[in-house]
Amino acid sequence: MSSFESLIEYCKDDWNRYIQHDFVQQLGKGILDKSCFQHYLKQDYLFLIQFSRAWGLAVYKSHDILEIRQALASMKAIVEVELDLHVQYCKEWGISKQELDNLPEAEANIAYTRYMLDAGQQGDLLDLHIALAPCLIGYGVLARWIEQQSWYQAHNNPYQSWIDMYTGDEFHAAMQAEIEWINQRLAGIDSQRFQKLAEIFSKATQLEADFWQMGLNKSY
Ligand SMILES: Cc1ncc(CN)c(N)n1
Repeated sequence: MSSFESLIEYCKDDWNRYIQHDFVQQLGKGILDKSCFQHYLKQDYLFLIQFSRAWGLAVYKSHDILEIRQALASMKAIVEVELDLHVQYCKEWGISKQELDNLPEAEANIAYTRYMLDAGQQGDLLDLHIALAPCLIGYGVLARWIEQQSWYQAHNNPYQSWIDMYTGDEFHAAMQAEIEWINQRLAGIDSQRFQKLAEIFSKATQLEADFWQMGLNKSY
């Protein structure tokens, strides 16, 4: 029977490259170059805007009012809460709202977000969720992975509040709900369907790793 775990198993190396990326390790050690983190934060603002569009697409791809409500709630959470929190967080890192509003999108950001949207447009609601899964679930996994490492620097780590956000109960409750949503729908699929979904999942996972690399390279 297929499950979220089977998707990770399918692309274990890509998944580990994403979860254990150099950017993640440097962040956990507290030695990440501040300008790399700032570059990442700025691009993540643009990422979140595209991410909210993906939930808009999920509303459209929904089959019933329950699915519409769930997708709408996710979209509203980004548009009405998360983006404002992100702007506030960026301010703490010396990035103004004006700067965020005038940013060029980095190629790795365009590649990832447009891939997500295209996977959802071509496929159905499950394809879309699978394209979003590395984002919705991966950060919770990698933040808790950081905490388990011997090199983790919890004391005076400039990135501690970022780590706390993704190890926190709120993020993990949403993450568990998403894993359950996916597992319910993967339970009855055949191998051909699994293969297609696994390819989407592995591509989105690779694009997440590229997003970290973009942060390290400060590339556009
Ligand atoms: C690129 C990216 N991936 C994941 C997340 C966490 N939802 C994020 N904020 N940005």
